[in-house]
Amino acid sequence: MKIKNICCLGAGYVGGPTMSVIALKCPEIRVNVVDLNESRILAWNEENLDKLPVYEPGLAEVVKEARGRNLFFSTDVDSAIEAADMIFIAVNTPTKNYGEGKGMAADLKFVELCARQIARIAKNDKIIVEKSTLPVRTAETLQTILDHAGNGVKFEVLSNPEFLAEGTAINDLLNADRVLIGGKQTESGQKAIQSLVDIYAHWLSPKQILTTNVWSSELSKLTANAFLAQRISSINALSALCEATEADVDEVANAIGTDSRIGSKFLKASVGFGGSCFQKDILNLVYLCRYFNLQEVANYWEQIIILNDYQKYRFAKKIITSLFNTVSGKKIAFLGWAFKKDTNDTRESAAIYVAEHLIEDGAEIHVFDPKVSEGKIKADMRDLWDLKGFTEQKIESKLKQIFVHQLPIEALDQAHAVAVLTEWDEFKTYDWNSIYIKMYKPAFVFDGRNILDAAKLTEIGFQVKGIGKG
Ligand SMILES: NC(=O)C1=CN([C@@H]2O[C@H](COP(=O)(O)OP(=O)(O)OC[C@H]3O[C@@H](n4cnc5c(N)ncnc54)[C@H](O)[C@@H]3O)[C@@H](O)[C@H]2O)C=CC1
Ligand SMILES: O=C(O)[C@H]1O[C@H](OP(=O)(O)OP(=O)(O)OC[C@H]2O[C@@H](n3ccc(=O)[nH]c3=O)[C@H](O)[C@@H]2O)[C@H](O)[C@@H](O)[C@@H]1O
Repeated sequence: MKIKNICCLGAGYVGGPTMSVIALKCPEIRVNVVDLNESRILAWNEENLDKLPVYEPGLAEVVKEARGRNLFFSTDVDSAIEAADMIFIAVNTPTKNYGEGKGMAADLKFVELCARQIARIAKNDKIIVEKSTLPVRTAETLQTILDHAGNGVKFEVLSNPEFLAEGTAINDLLNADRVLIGGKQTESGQKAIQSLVDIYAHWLSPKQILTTNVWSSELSKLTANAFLAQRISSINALSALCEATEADVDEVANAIGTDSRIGSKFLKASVGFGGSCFQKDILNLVYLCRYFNLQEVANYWEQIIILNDYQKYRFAKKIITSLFNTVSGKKIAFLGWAFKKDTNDTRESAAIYVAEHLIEDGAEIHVFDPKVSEGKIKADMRDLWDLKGFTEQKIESKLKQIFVHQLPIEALDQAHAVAVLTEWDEFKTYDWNSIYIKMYKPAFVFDGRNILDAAKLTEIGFQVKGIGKG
């Protein structure tokens, strides 16, 4: 079947960039990206491309070319569903924060709502594509809802998980290592797979397009994230040992990474991984293993999260102990709040948890991030304390310990310590001599990303503590 009209439910970090690239590369296909969130859609339609709701290098250029030509953003979900031959579901699948599976299982209520809406609206056969990250066998649930709640039309469900990383999304989409498409082994299933293969074949080679059965595809997404996060927790675990033994974690990573069986990527020790997916997807995997009574397997994967929490805590604790066992009333400058560089996304950022520990010990946190707004930073802290059940009064009083600055120097002026939480390139270019003069002495730098030149900073007079540096 030749696809002429695509609809994507969910205009977030995945729906927006993936559909923009599909529209760019397939000018003959009309792509409607829809969302219930009106302000998000307004932002996608912003004349000023600096105001798009997602910051991604290269995204504005893609949107500029395709928007209004064959790429459209709207809140009219029903019309977009009705007109589409193929519907991508790219809605959020957060960790459940209530009831059965609370804190572990994926909350599929948004996905289920999409399926019910599609079933209600669809008047002709459609291909439904799971783009969101989902527990293995969700396609079965979707098929059941679609078949039972629908108008007698035929739905073919495919799994097409997304592997892009934020900050490099456009490049990852244009030059994907692979796209993965899972479908039924029936004749209609294979035809549906082929329709989706044809779309990606506009810019990817056949070798880059893998096809599997639905369950392998669904599980491969959780597995890929678990393996990636596992590498980070492994190197972070060793960073603690490096600090105790004067080994240097970057040298160890380099030494093992040159073994082609291990490989060099994803071995950068850090203050801990963040982002909306690693933690939620691993918790989801752990929950699934427990559901299938695979306790040892569940415990194995869960350790990645335990170690990541430990790493964030360890970093905060090092700041407190280095500053003579208290940060009460002290100004700690945070360089970076985003969970990684080149994104404005702060979901599960290590900065949030490090700030929490330090605020608990009485610190004043002064944040500068080139892309994250004051409102977002305060909302992140509010959400965390809200989840912990803090009263409004307590939250308001704790928020008074956090300050957000427009200029880095404002955050750094008269600080007792600097903590690097995000690896933004610009931090490396700062005039650290002038910063040193403006700070309290001894002036501490806690480099949670090992991006600064520690030897140079030490020469200036800073007390420098990196991750995994003895
Ligand atoms: N953020 C990332 O880099 C990646 C995310 N993923 C997965 O993709 C999925 C989406 O993630 P994000 O884009 O980051 O989430 P997001 O939260 O940025 O976007 C999801 C959007 O879906 C909208 N939505 C919810 N229910 C809807 C409905 N019934 N109809 C229309 N719109 C609806 C929400 O308003 C929201 O704007 C998740 O399952 C995530 O695990 C996969 C790979 C990368
Ligand atoms: O499912 C998802 O959402 C996506 O999750 C990750 O992408 P993302 O979270 O955007 O970014 P990563 O580059 O993976 O970084 C995640 C976190 O790990 C940290 N990290 C990464 C690499 C490393 O070596 N060390 C390290 O601490 C980053 O700073 C960041 O906090 C995966 O890399 C994507 O393939 C996947 O599609």
